[in-house]
Amino acid sequence: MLTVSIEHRVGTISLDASFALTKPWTVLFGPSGSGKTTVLRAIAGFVRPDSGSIMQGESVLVDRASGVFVPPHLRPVRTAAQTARLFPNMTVHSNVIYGMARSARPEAGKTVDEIKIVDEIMSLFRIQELADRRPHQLSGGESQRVSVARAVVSAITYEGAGAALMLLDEPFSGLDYTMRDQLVDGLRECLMRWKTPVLSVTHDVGEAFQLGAEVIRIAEGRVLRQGPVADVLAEERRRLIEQLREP
Ligand SMILES: Nc1ncnc2c1ncn2[C@@H]1O[C@H](COP(=O)(O)OP(=O)(O)OP(=O)(O)O)[C@@H](O)[C@H]1O
Repeated sequence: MLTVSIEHRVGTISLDASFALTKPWTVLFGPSGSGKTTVLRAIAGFVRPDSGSIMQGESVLVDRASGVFVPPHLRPVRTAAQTARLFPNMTVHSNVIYGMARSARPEAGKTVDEIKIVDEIMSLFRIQELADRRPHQLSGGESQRVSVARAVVSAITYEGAGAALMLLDEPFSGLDYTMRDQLVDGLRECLMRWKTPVLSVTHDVGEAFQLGAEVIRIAEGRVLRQGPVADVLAEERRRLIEQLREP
């Protein structure tokens, strides 16, 4: 599992985050600007922390003291960023297939299982009907679903030793509640079945509870608390229920 202990100055925030991922799905929860995306980018290798280390099991991904810095493409990590990044000249289907490990792609002679993976993920994200469209023909929410679907395919077909860690930065933020509800449950079931651990980012209390995940609560660049969602976000849930009550 992943162990993070980093310090990094970004904008007006002094990030000072230490935690270990011990559960299959962990949620990084905190207000806007608290440093959640920066933590994910440091784990993925797109941010070089000022000091500290990031370990995946026994492997050192970053250690500023000894100068180790594994580049992003060599890390056992797959990311779906906050904003969709799709290849504009490729169809939705080709974009999703692009996420597959190289040896699993069609040109390498795809097997029934691999076709099934793409079909299953496209069906989960409800993007089969969009398969032949190109990114400029998609809505914002549809683009986001395609982008997350590609990252999920990439994570579950990861061909290194062990499983890849899936990093999801607000993967459900552009979706309506009905779609989000179905997707949260389906995605959790799928990633657990493929034994793919997840660190996702949210500032949505309902989403954290629905995932039933371990929660790391972060504010102003610091980890305030880590534990089961019912413990860490009990106060937020109480406030949310009060807000929803009839006046
Ligand atoms: N490249 C950058 N240059 C300058 N400041 C930055 C940069 N990236 C992030 N910041 C600042 O660092 C702080 C943390 O940003 P970060 O994106 O990690 O927050 P976040 O918790 O993910 O926020 P949100 O929930 O709004 O996405 C913010 O104040 C942001 O404005």
